[in-house]
Amino acid sequence: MGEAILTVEGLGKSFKNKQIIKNISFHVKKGEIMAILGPNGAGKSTTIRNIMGIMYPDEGSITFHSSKGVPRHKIGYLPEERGLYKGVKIMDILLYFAELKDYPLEKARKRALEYLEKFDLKGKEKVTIEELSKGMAQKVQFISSIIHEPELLILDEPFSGLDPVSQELFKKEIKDLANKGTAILLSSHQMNLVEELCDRLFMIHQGQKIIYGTMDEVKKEYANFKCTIKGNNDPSKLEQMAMVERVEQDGDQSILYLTGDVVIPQWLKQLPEGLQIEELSIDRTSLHEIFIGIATGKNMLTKESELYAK
Ligand SMILES: Nc1ncnc2c1ncn2[C@@H]1O[C@H](COP(=O)(O)OP(=O)(O)OP(=O)(O)O)[C@@H](O)[C@H]1O
Repeated sequence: MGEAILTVEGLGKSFKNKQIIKNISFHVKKGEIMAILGPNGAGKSTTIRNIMGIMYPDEGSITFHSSKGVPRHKIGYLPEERGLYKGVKIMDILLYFAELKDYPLEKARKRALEYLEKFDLKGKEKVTIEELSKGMAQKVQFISSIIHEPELLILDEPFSGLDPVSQELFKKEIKDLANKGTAILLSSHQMNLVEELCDRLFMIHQGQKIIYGTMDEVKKEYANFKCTIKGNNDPSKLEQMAMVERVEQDGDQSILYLTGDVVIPQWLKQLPEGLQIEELSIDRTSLHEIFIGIATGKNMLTKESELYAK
């Protein structure tokens, strides 16, 4: 993975004397997919809108580093508020976006046809946006954000409203773009997709940084072990076992959330006799569970750690 394409340093923004984001610093590197995460209202879109120059920060700096000296208007951007020009044919919309970015029109037309085919919209060039479904329109908007081969691509909630097949299409395309060297900043609430796609993540809570690091670092640091046991066991007894923080019951399956300091081989040796085990598995908690833990302030972040990515 390459050098930084975007650096955000000490970003702060207030609305009507209320601080919305505070001291936000991160960078996005060439060829990486970086996630910006956080609960509703955390400040993700505000951060992105400051990067895009839709609003200006009160504090901090935003720097674009590019071999080609790419100005801000050439960034690929899929905004959270979707919207394309009504009554205009899809090909004309895509060519208009390419023109805005000073991209050669013949090249853009070729790319547009390729992408429409890739996204199952072949033959829809002359159709207008209101004749498309919401998901189809989102595909067109996604194509409009990448038609000009941007070095930096910012995607605010790219998966919202997509069916699973379209989600896979978007996921594959985002991965391919990163493999070709595009730096990608992506905000999403779908933690499973973030976990599969992203190299690093930055999590905001109440306008401030909570976690910043590679996916592996974050999982190692924040994802405790959980043990899933299938069998007919009494959850209140399981709760009394050593190193068990809490137990969740799902039918005949008990999920034992273990404390951060558990040593798994030792813990397995001391399982009580009489425990009914039809199946047993040990995993780390998912990014989804880490996120819920942080957002609800339940059992996460025992130490104030900062995982600065290399
Ligand atoms: N133009 C504005 N004027 C006043 N307050 C604003 C404005 N834009 C955003 N806010 C407030 O800033 C906070 C952060 O909003 P933002 O849209 O950045 O959150 P988000 O993390 O993107 O949330 P979501 O996941 O719901 O999209 C919210 O409390 C919101 O009400």
